Amino acid sequence: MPSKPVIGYARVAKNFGPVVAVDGVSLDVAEGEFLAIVGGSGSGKTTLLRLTNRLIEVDRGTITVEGADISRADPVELRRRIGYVFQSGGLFPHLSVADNIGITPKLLGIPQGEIAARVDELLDLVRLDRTQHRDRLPQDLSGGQRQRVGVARALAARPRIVLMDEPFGALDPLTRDALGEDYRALHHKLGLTTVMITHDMTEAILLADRIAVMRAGQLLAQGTPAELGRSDDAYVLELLRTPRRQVARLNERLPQGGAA
Ligand SMILES: Nc1ncnc2c1ncn2[C@@H]1O[C@H](COP(=O)(O)OP(=O)(O)OP(=O)(O)O)[C@@H](O)[C@H]1O
Repeated sequence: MPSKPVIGYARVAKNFGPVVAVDGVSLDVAEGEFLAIVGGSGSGKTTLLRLTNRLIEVDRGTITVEGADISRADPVELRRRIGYVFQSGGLFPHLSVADNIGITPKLLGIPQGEIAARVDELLDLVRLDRTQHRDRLPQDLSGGQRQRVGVARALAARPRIVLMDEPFGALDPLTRDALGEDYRALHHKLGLTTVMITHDMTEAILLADRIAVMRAGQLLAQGTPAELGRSDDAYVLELLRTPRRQVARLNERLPQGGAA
């Protein structure tokens, strides 16, 4: 890897009692990279993400963020540098969209007027109409709109790193596709480094520059989609089989170059 990694995992391990959640993971995430972590339920993906911003602490190994060992960082300051998008939005139900997005700037002591302007800028960024949405409660939004607010909130403190835990998983396919594409455009526009968890290899291939595959706490493979295709690991190949099958079936059934 040419430049210093923005996030570096070195032999990272985490147990919960007898459960081995993360088992000796070493992985570098380069500046500006969009990395997807793919793996089945319980493979340790969320644990790895939560270790990164010290929502939980490593048992063994080291994690560096922007070159510094996070065990020596102030967790609150660390979390300001890392935006986090939760699986189901993770919005505060009793707060309006504007207050949800503005919560971190408020905690940072930014004046009210500046926060209001920042909220509007973030609503534009995630393509939600300001006047329509800023005063609504999360319960009055669609799932896709809630996730857009979740992304806006994660970006509120202008982080350079964003971690996303299965952000588009619960959405219908069209919304999911639109949000994924929109987020990828944002990732480029803002020069972010993104780590996204997903169960879905197709989504990972479509959105990410590189993919890391986890199973039973271990990192089985990492690389570009093309590199993964050359893996000799049976599980990795199995994960790639579904998107391959879908492509073949789509090509067979959809008229080439037609309006469909
Ligand atoms: N706080 C906890 N206490 C006890 N066990 C935990 C805790 N958090 C995670 N685990 C266990 O660690 C293992 C890895 O969990 P993790 O949530 O990281 O998996 P995951 O790959 O994100 O799964 P999913 O895709 O279902 O979210 C699982 O066996 C899980 O039950």
